Amino acid sequence: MLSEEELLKALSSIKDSGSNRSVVDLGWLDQLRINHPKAIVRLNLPSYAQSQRDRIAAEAKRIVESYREISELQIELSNANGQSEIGNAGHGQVSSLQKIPGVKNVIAVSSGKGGVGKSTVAVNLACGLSQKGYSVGLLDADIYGPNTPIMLGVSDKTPEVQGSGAEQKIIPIESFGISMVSMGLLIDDNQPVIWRGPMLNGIIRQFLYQASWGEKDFLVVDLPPGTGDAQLSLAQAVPMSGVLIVTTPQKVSLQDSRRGLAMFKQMNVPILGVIENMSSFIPPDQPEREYAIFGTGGGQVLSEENSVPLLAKLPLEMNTSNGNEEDKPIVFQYPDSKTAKAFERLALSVLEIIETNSN
Ligand SMILES: Nc1ncnc2c1ncn2[C@@H]1O[C@H](COP(=O)(O)OP(=O)(O)OP(=O)(O)O)[C@@H](O)[C@H]1O
Repeated sequence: MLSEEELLKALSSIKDSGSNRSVVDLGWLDQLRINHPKAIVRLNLPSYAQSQRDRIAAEAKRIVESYREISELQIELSNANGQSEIGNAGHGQVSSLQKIPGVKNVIAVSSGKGGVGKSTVAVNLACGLSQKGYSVGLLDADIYGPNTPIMLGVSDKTPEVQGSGAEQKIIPIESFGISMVSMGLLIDDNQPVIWRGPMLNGIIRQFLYQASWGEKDFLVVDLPPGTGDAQLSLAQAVPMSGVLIVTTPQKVSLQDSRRGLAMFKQMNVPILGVIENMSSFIPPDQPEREYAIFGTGGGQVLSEENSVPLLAKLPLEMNTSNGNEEDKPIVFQYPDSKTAKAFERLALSVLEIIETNSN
């Protein structure tokens, strides 16, 4: 079996064109890992060598691919600012992101801050797409607040696991026509959050590739808030149709949302658009009124700054929250409410953007 030492030796044949010295001797090879059948090569080139990045990446790719036992390669290149660029060395994809067999589109829902309504958006978008006749899966990777099982009324269910070892398959839970897998269904509620982080990368990959998703038009991924390992793991694993950034109207939360959005941009994941949640409050006894209790403009600013559409402004309605006893997403429970209508428009916009992007 190919060892990291052997691969290192082979990669040392790549030279800096200026000094004619090996990239390994120059310390430009930052990391090399083999996890059969996958190899990860991280290159950190100094600013004066940036013009050589495409050539060096291509040579590294050629060398790694000459080993037949390596079927998956991920090359990461740091730019002059030390920022990482994953899987894109200028000419086409170097990294081999791995598709999920049968799944046509992966859409992530992310936010800079917690509690802004990311899971609410993920669940209702999934339901909205399903209502339009598409087959939809929902992967809840939010280890800090895995709320989707409650929102879909399945918090008491445990997904079945079939087979053993590498052949093991998680059978998603079916609810409201959505196939879902959630951290919330697999972790012990009493387990401290700090222990969950290190499990994340492995679990996301397991959820992506070892769940029986079947044929799905869309897999909606509910990510934890922030710019952490989950975002990175997802973007490095699977090709994505894009990400939706959920924010609130307050300008004070913009900084977090900007950071979240910038991270995906840097990883070359298309930003489908921004969703402003809790845009206004609709009193239950005066459904015709709306109050901008959290201020206005956050979503608009974020969308304009990044030239991406503001896809929805969702009101704060009691019906949307889990206050309703039936644990039924609002698009099903109150299909005529303003929020449900806004989710329907959101689903249509997402469909349109993905259609346009794929042509
Ligand atoms: N537009 C809305 N109207 C009414 N309630 C809402 C709305 N959006 C979210 N909520 C409620 O606010 C709470 C937090 O929402 P949600 O769990 O979707 O946020 P999140 O960003 O996913 O949070 P976390 O960071 O914990 O994952 C939930 O109880 C949800 O029902």
